[in-house]
Amino acid sequence: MATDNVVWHKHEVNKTTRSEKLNQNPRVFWLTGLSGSGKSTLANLLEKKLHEQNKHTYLLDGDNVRHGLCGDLGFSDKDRVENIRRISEVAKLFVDAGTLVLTAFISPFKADRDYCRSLLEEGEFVEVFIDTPLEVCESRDPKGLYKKARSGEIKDFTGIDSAYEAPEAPEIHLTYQDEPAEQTVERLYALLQEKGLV
Ligand SMILES: Nc1ncnc2c1ncn2[C@@H]1O[C@H](COP(=O)(O)OS(=O)(=O)O)[C@@H](OP(=O)(O)O)[C@H]1O
Ligand SMILES: Nc1ncnc2c1ncn2[C@@H]1O[C@H](COP(=O)(O)OP(=O)(O)O)[C@@H](O)[C@H]1O
Repeated sequence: MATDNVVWHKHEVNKTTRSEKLNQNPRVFWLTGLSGSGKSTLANLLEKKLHEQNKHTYLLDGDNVRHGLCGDLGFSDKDRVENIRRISEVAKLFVDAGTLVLTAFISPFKADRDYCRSLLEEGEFVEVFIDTPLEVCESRDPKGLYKKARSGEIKDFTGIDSAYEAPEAPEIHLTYQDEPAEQTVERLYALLQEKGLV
C-alpha cells in the first residue's frame, strides 16, 4: 500500500486546541440534493449567518472545487465517486483545523456520503437533505442544464439519466416550500438549532 511506510505524526497543536481557541465545535454541514435544489444558495446564506456570528467557516462548492482540485473529473459514476472522496478528505482537514465546513454538492450516492461520515467523529457529519422535487428544480433550471439534458445535449444528468439516491436518515430533512431562499435558510437554521448543531 502507498501508505505502508508513512508514519502519522501526532502534533501538539491539534483539533481540540484549535477548536477551543476558535470557540466552536467543528463540523461538516453536508448539503445534498438535485441540481437546482438550492444547495449553493442556501449554503451561501447559512455561511453568511454563521460568519456574522463570528464563526469560522468555509464553504466548499462546485466553483472552488470542480475548477481546481477536481478539475480533471467529469460526471460518470466513477468520477462522481472520486469527486466526493476528494471533497470528503478536504472537509476532514478543515474540521481538523477547527472550521465549520459547508458543502454544496449533489453527492448522489449514499455510499460516498457515508464515506465522508466515516472519516469524521460522531456528531461531526451533519447530512442536510435539500429535498426539492425534480419538477421544481427543472422549472427553476438556473443554468439551463435540464433543458440541455432533456434534449440529449448533455448526458448522465442527475435526476434525468443518472441516479440520485435520496438520504434515508439525514440529520436534517429540509422539505420544499414555495418561499424565498431567505425564509428557507431560517427554517434550516431553526432545524439545526433544535438539534444543537449551531
Ligand atoms: N451531468 C451532470 N449532472 C449533474 N450536474 C452537472 C452535470 N453536468 C454539469 N453539471 C453541473 O455540475 C454541478 C454538479 O457538480 P457536483 O460536483 O455537485 O456533482 S457530484 O456531486 O459529483 O454528482 C451541477 O451544479 P448544481 O446545479 O449546483 O448542483 C451542475 O451545474
Ligand atoms: N427557497 C429557495 N431556496 C433556495 N433556492 C431558491 C429558493 N427559491 C428559489 N430559489 C432559486 O433556485 C435556484 C437554486 O439554484 P442553486 O442554489 O444553484 O441550486 P444547486 O446549488 O442545488 O444547484 C437559485 O436560482 C435560487 O435563487
